[in-house]
Amino acid sequence: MPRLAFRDVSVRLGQKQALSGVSFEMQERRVAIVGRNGSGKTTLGRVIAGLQAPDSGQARVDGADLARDRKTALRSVGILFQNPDHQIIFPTVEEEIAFGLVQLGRSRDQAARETAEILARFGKAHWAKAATHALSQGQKQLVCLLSVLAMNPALVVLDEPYSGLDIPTRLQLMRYVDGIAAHVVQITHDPQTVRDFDRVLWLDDGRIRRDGPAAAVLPEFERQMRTWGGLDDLAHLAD
Ligand SMILES: Nc1ncnc2c1ncn2[C@@H]1O[C@H](COP(=O)(O)OP(=O)(O)OP(=O)(O)O)[C@@H](O)[C@H]1O
Repeated sequence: MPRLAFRDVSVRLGQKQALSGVSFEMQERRVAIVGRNGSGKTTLGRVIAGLQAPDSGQARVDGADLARDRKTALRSVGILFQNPDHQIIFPTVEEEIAFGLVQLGRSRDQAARETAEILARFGKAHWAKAATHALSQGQKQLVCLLSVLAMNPALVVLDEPYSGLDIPTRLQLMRYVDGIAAHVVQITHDPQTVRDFDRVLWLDDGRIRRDGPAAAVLPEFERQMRTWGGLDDLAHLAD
């Protein structure tokens, strides 16, 4: 069971303090990160995946420093970006999935075997030679998810995985995600998709505003979003 520990993590991006002294420990299976645009959710996800080093403080998974120990970060944490077009780099589905496995040190043959296995496990063996550019958004998102799952991470960060998908595709992908053994940290604007999660962190301006069970945090979050949504002051949006 991966234990994620943030101690006083701060990140500055250009002029913006994206995270300010964020501390938490988590071991729950399903954790959601919510918050307004620009509140620091993606930055937090990137720190968890070892893609963004904190300017100060420490982020650890099972005791390993995510910023310094790239090998552990790569093995322990997978990340699914919001836009699959930012993730997919290879012309065919099998090459895309095999790439991460080769990065982990598998031989090409072993990577090809494991790629075939994961495609078969999700009923998509016939996708192996498919051209990635010709897939729909939902299909691309599933290929990205399978690429991450093939690497068998203990923890998967999903950054807005369902935005831009139609309802059936979203429901199907949600079912896939429900079925995976890895722990999940899901960044979302849609409380509906994380209602039954074990824990919700609500970020506001780079800080944790609330942290608790979904049943306690989400109603308060939605109320506050509606209150802010009712105002005509766009000052915050222009921040
Ligand atoms: N590369 C960058 N350079 C400068 N500022 C950045 C950069 N990336 C993000 N920021 C700023 O850092 C803050 C946090 O951004 P982040 O993407 O983490 O927010 P978010 O909560 O994921 O937002 P959204 O819901 O809109 O995706 C924002 O104010 C953003 O403008």
